[in-house]
Amino acid sequence: MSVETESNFLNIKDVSTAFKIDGQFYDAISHIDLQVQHDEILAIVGESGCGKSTLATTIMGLHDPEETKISGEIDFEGTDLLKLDDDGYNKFRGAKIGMIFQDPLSALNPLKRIEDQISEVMDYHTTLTKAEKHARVLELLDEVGIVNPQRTAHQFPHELSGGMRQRVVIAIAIACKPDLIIADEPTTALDVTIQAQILDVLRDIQKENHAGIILITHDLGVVAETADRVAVMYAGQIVEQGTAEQIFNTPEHPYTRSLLRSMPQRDNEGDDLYVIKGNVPSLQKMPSAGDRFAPRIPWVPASAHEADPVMHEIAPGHEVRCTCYKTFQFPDQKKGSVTV
Ligand SMILES: Nc1ncnc2c1ncn2[C@@H]1O[C@H](COP(=O)(O)OP(=O)(O)OP(=O)(O)O)[C@@H](O)[C@H]1O
Repeated sequence: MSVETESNFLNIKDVSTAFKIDGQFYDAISHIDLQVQHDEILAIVGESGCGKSTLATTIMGLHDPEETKISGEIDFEGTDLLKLDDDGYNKFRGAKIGMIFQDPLSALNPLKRIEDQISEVMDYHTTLTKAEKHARVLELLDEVGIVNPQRTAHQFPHELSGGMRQRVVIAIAIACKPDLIIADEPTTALDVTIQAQILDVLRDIQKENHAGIILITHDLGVVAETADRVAVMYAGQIVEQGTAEQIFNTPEHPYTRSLLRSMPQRDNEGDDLYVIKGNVPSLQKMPSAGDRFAPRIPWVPASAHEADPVMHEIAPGHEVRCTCYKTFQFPDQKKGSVTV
């Protein structure tokens, strides 16, 4: 069902990741199919616990094999990442794949100057001389919008603001010009003005380096501002994906529509926001069949849901899991688009 073209440099095929809990393995993500192209920002959205970070750490090879079972294929520029051992993965991480985490403070070493931390990744992946690395550090700090690169290069993380620290983390992630950048909630810890600046930096980097970016967030405002394509995750599955325009203008899956309705917007300012009843199921309580979102829209009759929902392509590049979208309505509202 998924669109595969030559420009996809990352092809995630039928990937599931299960964690060991009390001696048994439970899927945190199930049968994920996803593609990323150069020059695009793909946002992955969903509530907390839907499996977004598990997908990111699965791509990055950050799971303990004793505690985790991973199946499927992650084809990155012709290499199946899931077949690599630690040494193999280390050649990709930092060089071809950069990662930006939510909390810049824990991503940085408090005892090392910023210059040394950025140089470190080049020590491992490049043969640049000391002088070349120094020049590159200043260039990178400038690229991520640090006003005085010379000064910042000599500082320690605690001397920087949260926004500056996140810029440094981005500089480290892009030091070796990776083709893929995975940014997991990169702006969540920052205030709104700084958030916008960091998103600008990410967009500039994507354009300049022709990178593909996977942006993980629960914030639909960030998605609307930044993403080219969006994959909506619920309970470990992708339930809808499409261009940002498709997802925001013609959302189909009840979960996507519920998320959009629960988001503050210009035309619902002051109104009580829609609340999605219930919770994302825990891994042990994940329904083994049917539409996993069904318990949270109890007014929809069981007959509207598919027994084993698969992705349906409803327009070029726009896919929805389960045909329940065809008849879905909120109890108090007719189906319609949402303006952001
Ligand atoms: N190491 C682990 N062992 C057991 N369960 C885990 C582990 N890591 C995550 N989980 C569970 O897997 C599910 C998905 O978690 P994940 O962190 O990937 O979701 P998320 O969408 O990224 O949420 P958040 O935004 O809160 O990080 C959750 O139910 C979580 O409790």
